[in-house]
Amino acid sequence: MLKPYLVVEWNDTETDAKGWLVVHNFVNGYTGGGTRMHPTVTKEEVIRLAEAMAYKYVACESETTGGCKAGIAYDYKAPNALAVLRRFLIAIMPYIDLGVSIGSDLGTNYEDILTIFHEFGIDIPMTKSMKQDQKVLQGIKQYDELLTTKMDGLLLNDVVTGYGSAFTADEAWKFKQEQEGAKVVIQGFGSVGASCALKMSQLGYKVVGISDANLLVTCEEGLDVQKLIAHKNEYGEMDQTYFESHYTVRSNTKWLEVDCDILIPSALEDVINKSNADIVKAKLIVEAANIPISSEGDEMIKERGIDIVNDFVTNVGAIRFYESVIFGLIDPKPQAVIDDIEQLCRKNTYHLLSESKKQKKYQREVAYEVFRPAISGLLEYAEPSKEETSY
Ligand SMILES: NC(=O)c1ccc[n+]([C@@H]2O[C@H](COP(=O)([O-])OP(=O)(O)OC[C@H]3O[C@@H](n4cnc5c(N)ncnc54)[C@H](O)[C@@H]3O)[C@@H](O)[C@H]2O)c1
Repeated sequence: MLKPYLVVEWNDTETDAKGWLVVHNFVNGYTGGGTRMHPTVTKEEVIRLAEAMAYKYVACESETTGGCKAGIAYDYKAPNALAVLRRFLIAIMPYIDLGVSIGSDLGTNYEDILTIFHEFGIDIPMTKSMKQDQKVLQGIKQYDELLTTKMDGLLLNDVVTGYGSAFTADEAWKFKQEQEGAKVVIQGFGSVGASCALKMSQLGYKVVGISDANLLVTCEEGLDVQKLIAHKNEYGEMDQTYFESHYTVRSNTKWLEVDCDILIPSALEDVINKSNADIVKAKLIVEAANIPISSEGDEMIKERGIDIVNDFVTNVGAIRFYESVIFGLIDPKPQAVIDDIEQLCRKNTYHLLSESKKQKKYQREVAYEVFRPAISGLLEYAEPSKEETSY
């Protein structure tokens, strides 16, 4: 693993929260990634996530952005979680103002982050040259407008990654030439998990199990995803009172025991590991979450011959949405955003799986070769002014 370019550590003054900003690389002085908040976040995890972002921008065909990530070790449900997020963002604001584009991730939401940026006169973080580029400024305006639009009753920004992950799963399943109407289990029912479940059911798959932070719900005939979404809370938790009487509710730790063909982890890191990789029943794992399989778990999955499509190939939706609109690659309309993501996810998945078949190599190893970031640039900085050089 390459060393990260920049690691900034933060200690909150008011609570025991700790946070990190990690920049893996810059491209043209610019880098992008989300902000995660969860009690289990560590510096090492943020470093791994930042690296995955760098690969993800390559998979996203970006020529403008490197990969970074921010993480805060704190309870995202605590009453003061937003105040903690605000203090963290203030601490790293100088980097944000120079081209470190931080968005949302597990445990945070984008509107909160943008509201805090606005307080400090920042819209979307930009480099100096982006701030002077009329096309980029126009793209940002269009992106801001699209953020408030909806698709299938959900905010566009909350479906782009989940829908992309579902298109990836569909492409991979078809590549394997398996039967239609396959059974799917999804861990997580937040932005990614819920929209992925919805698109999978729209594509004709049977979503037989979904877990959230509190429970696992299963139904062999398939869950009514639309209804579960209608009653989930802001933390991506399902409301049991709306479950059908034939649904079964169990502990969320049992999610790998559910009989299924496709497994889509869409929540936390390292959830498939050496303690449970031997009980995975699926023939295909599609990593909608970032780094959901630990390195030991990955060895076991590889040995067992289970196919995977790894995180930076699967979950490019949100960053492709950002890149395609801000840098003017597509017509800025909601359906065009989704069509573009579908096309990219299907293309990358097909390429990954056919290369893996051809080279007789595990998909993750092929992905690290095919989407390797080649650029490691610097922060863009202003030339010193005459006044600055005259003393
Ligand atoms: N939001 C995006 O656009 C995006 C983009 C790329 C990657 N990702 C990755 O996808 C994953 C999910 O992100 P998100 O934005 O949907 O987060 P979110 O905060 O919206 O939702 C998280 C979900 O995980 C569930 N969860 C928490 N602990 C759990 C447990 N022990 N078992 C089962 N479920 C549990 C929560 O209840 C919630 O449903 C993360 O790994 C994130 O890095 C997100």
